[in-house]
Amino acid sequence: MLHVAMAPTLPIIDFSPFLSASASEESRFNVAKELDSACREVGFFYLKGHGIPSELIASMLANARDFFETSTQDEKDAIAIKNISDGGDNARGWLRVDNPEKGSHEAVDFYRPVDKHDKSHTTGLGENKWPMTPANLRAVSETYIEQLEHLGREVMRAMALALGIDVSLFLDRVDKAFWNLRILGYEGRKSRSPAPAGIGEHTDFGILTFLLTDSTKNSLQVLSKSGDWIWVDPVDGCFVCNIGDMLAEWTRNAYKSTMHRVWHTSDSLRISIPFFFDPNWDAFIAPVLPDAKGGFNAEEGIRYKDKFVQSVDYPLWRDPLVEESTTQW
Ligand SMILES: O=C(O)CCC(=O)C(=O)O
Ligand SMILES: [Fe+2]
Repeated sequence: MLHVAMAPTLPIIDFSPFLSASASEESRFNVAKELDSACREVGFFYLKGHGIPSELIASMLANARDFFETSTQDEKDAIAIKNISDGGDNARGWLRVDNPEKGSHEAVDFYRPVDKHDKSHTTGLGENKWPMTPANLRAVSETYIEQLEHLGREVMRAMALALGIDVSLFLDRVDKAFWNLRILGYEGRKSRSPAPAGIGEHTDFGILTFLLTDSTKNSLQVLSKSGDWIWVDPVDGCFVCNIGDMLAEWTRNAYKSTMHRVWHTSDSLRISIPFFFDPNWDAFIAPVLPDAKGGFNAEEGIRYKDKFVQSVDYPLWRDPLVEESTTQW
């Protein structure tokens, strides 16, 4: 029988030269250029040689699976996201989305902790709500977050090199990155009702997403340039990375933030863990590349916190019948 090997659908970038002190300038530059092409052409790529230990990755996936398989509804309710009007921050904690057309899922969202003295009740500025079980979910996640924050900054460094801009234009705005770690569970077909599992089509709104998933295939779809949805399956040892809207704006749309969605039809629970690497809460994000006339306009740009509040306050998860979304829900 003729065996046809499936070519990967996205470019695979080996990032290891950027993490090794002994790598040559030339090898770093080559990686930066590969990354740059992937960001310009697709907006999605596989990242290997990222330096995150496989045991840490396995523990993250095992803990998330344990949470979704064993938590009771009471445990979930205890950490549910609360609206501002109910004293919550509208962002941190557990939520379930039941969208009959675009799919259902459950998630727990954690964000960069905020200064305890900050008394403002703005969207996103509450306390993280860590599940009680599994007991080590918080400690393992904190180790993971620290390493992903470092990786995020190194990828920004590579992008700055390829773009030919001063690296501090990026790094000064991500040194307190307002990251969001999200654990997601998509029910298997057997236990699901009434909606199928998934997430409606959207672009992510931040800088860069590092997506870790279990080995389930045929779940994540990315919109190709030709307008077809293509399956993006997990590749061993790689993150699936994608550009968010803020980085697209930051690079004057040289880098693409590409539509994607999840449509999960297999029988078993699928776990995915996006890490959204985003700018500092107060960072002002203005294009780092000149406009068509070769200039910059002082009026251009947006403060990250404004973008965040606009994106997260969009009430898709409260209204399953809202049609269009540009948020990550
Ligand atoms: O679960 C996935 O594969 C992707 C999730 C996603 O796109 C998101 O949470 O923004
Ligand atoms: Fe997404």
